[in-house]
Amino acid sequence: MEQYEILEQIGKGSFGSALLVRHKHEKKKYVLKKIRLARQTDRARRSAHQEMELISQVKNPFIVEYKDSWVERGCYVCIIIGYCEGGDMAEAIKRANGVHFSEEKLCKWLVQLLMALDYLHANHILHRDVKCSNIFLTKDQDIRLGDFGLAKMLTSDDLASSVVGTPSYMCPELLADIPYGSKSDLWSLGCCLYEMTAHKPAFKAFASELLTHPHLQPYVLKIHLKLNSPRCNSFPSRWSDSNFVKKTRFVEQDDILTDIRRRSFSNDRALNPSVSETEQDSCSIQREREIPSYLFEKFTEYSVGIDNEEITIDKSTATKFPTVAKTPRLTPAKVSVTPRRHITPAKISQTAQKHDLVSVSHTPASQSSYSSRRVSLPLPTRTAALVTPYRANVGMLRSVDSPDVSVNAPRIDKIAEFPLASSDDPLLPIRGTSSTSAKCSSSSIDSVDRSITKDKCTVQILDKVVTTLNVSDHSLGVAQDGSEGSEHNRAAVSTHSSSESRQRRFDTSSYQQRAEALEGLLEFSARLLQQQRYDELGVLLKPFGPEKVSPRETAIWLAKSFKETQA
Ligand SMILES: Nc1ncnc2c1ncn2[C@@H]1O[C@H](COP(=O)(O)OP(=O)(O)OP(=O)(O)O)[C@@H](O)[C@H]1O
Repeated sequence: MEQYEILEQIGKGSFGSALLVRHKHEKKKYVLKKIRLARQTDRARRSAHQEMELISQVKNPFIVEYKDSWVERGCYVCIIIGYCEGGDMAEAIKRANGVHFSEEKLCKWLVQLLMALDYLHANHILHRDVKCSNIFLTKDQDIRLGDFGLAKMLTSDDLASSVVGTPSYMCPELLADIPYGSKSDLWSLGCCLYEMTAHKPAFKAFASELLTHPHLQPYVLKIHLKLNSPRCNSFPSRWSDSNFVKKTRFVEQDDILTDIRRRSFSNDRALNPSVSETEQDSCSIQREREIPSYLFEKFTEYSVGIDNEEITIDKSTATKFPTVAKTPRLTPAKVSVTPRRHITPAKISQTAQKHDLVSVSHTPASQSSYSSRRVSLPLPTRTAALVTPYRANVGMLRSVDSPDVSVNAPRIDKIAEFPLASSDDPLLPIRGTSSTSAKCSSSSIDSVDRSITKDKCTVQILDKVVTTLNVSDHSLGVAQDGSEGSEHNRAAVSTHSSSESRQRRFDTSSYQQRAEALEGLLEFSARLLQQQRYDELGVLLKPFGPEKVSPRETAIWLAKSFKETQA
């Protein structure tokens, strides 16, 4: 330490202070990072030592230079690193005050950062906290990647699993607590590059806010129209008022598999016989590919009972959105809806209020009237971008509380908690215990039965998943009371399943069937992983049912029930 003179304190990090020092002989400035061990948690202490060890081994032109390190009086870790006169990138962005960096500069920085990461990864080091405030600049505006406090040395090609980092820059797998590798650093780098280019964080707002962006509104509307088109309509021709209200109600329950089940067991053909099998299937598949599942669900819920609709659009609005202008009728009047079924206006307005659905108006028709209806869509305008078809969905998304730190962290979990359907959904009574709900299930069996999607693979896999859940319920004793309800539930589940399983009643004492069920769950998870459908995977694996049973617990229950069966 005596070789250095302290010039000033330049910062205070979460683990200690950063001092600007000058090497007495070299006359060169360095930064002394002084981390007080006594005040740190064990983890922070480990982190300090780790930073010291790691950075001492690292040597790359685009990584902050390591000079020296020592432990002072047993209570400070001191690390001398190269001083970057340009400060950190977060400061540089602030200083730029909205004036964007040139493309040339950005590309140079990107390449330098990539080289830094490439070097680390080639040496089996994950940085794990790549963010703008850890990217430093020299006086020549060259990159120096720094702050190895959270870096991790991987001994082999293994994947890390502890959750560390800064939420806004964290990749989905980290946030979802799934093992991650070097790609996570690249994700963070992508976030940094976005921030360096746009001068705003890549993820700051809620994902739902993105969907209200004026630029996206024509596309939002287009999807909405497509979903409501008669060809792709999948809504029941008969639907009781209570069902309608139930479906449009904001239900504070998560039913994770309802989403999966709905898409694979969607009842298009049965519910809309005028559409051919092929059409139906292609519609379902198309929908599935085009929009995120949760949006599909939300749109569907809002569109319940709406088909053959006439959509009238304000001309002035339509001209602003070319895709909208293609719709058949343009009138200056506000759009209105004449629902086919009788819908109690009071209930509707209550629902609309709940979802911030501002300009929807439903005109009740006679109860069994099948006259054409006009759908009232809250159309987008530049001034009222939030009053869009999306608003209704967004309202729901908004109602999910989410910390301000990052959109990523809460989204993964919260998507799983979206009210995809009520837990007593007649199509798949996963946890139904009452005979009422069971009867409900039973009554819908017929229609469901005819609607198995053609995607056989999905059906088979889902069949196993459904069966797995049934096993879980069974081993938990949820549907084991032998009541009529339980019977109905089981019957319903088997009826939803493939024709094969419809003939084969699920035998809870069958070791093989249980194993198959678990295998099915794993297969399905793997498939989602392969297709990078992470959000759905998160939904599948994270909370298991309203009580939020973790996959681990589920696995334990399954294992236990295996044992019990064997004993
Ligand atoms: N090598 C360096 N050259 C120039 N400034 C630096 C250097 N290292 C750190 N700083 C500055 O010192 C301050 C403290 O940095 P430090 O890395 O200790 O903590 P932090 O990045 O602010 O927080 P955290 O510990 O949570 O990462 C920051 O303003 C940072 O820009």
